[in-house]
Amino acid sequence: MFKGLVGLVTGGASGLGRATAEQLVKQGGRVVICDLPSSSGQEAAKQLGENSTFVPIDVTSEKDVKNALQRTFDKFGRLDVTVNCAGVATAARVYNFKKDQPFDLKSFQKTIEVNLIGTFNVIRLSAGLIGKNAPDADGQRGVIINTASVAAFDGQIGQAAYSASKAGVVGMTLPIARDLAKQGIRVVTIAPGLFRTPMMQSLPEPAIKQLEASVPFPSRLGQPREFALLVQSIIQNPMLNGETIRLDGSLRMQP
Ligand SMILES: NC(=O)C1=CN([C@@H]2O[C@H](COP(=O)(O)OP(=O)(O)OC[C@H]3O[C@@H](n4cnc5c(N)ncnc54)[C@H](O)[C@@H]3O)[C@@H](O)[C@H]2O)C=CC1
Ligand SMILES: C[C@]12CC(=O)[C@H]3[C@@H](CCC4=CC(=O)CC[C@@]43C)[C@@H]1CC[C@@H]2C(=O)C=O
Repeated sequence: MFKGLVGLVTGGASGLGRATAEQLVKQGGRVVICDLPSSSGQEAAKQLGENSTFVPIDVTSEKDVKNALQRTFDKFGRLDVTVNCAGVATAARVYNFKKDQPFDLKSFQKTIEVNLIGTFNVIRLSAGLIGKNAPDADGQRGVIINTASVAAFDGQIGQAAYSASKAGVVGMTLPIARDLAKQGIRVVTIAPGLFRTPMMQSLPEPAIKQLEASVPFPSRLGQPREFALLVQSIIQNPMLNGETIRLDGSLRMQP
């Protein structure tokens, strides 16, 4: 289905990104897994075989992302799809009255830096390489897919930084899609609800059970593969552009 397609997946060593990389290769594509040097990206790429390679990057670094794009071009000769999955989750109230302590500003900045600025950094640099593709019969050169969160809309207690970072991703989706429309590059964002990944696994199982019960249907955590299936649909459907799609089993998170 994706024969000849080349994808770059940030956060591709783990969770939603890893499932996406697996799905792209399963469908006949080739994929560059980008993740932190400390991640298990090398192992993930090895598992996927010759149609995959790992490039260690920090998404907030211009130098790292430029290098990853150069490596993509050198190895596979093009880039069709960028999927931004790299992200971090932080949790703290804006003011801790028990400790008489405000939210740590560095932690707020780091969350915005990785989730919002890192995503933008990868988008802006990927657009240059995708834009070099010859347009298909429909005028399309490629697709950029981002990962926000339902926390962009229903942020919970303790999620000021995380929600702000993800709302930023939602907010820039339409203007970037408009910026890149003339080049035939689509931009779509997925806002996942609750998915069973290492990020989620840091929560104790009883808390996970409680979260699962809050999802109307299906009343469980999403599987990373279900995220990857939406990535696949977005790639396949040329009318999807400039939109954020919730993937959440109709979950609306409580305060
Ligand atoms: N798991 C869930 O329920 C949900 C996850 N999300 C979002 O989905 C995305 C993927 O999350 P998961 O797969 O669950 O988490 P995960 O923790 O399994 O994967 C995130 C990956 O991002 C990488 N990463 C972190 N900072 C990075 C940086 N500066 N540069 C490069 N790579 C970096 C990590 O090394 C890790 O491999 C994140 O953006 C997260 O905020 C959104 C809603 C729900
Ligand atoms: C990010 C998300 C919501 C959260 O804030 C939690 C996170 C899993 C790890 C966490 C442990 C904690 O003790 C505090 C909360 C949190 C940071 C959750 C994974 C997916 C959630 C999300 O994005 C929902 O949309």
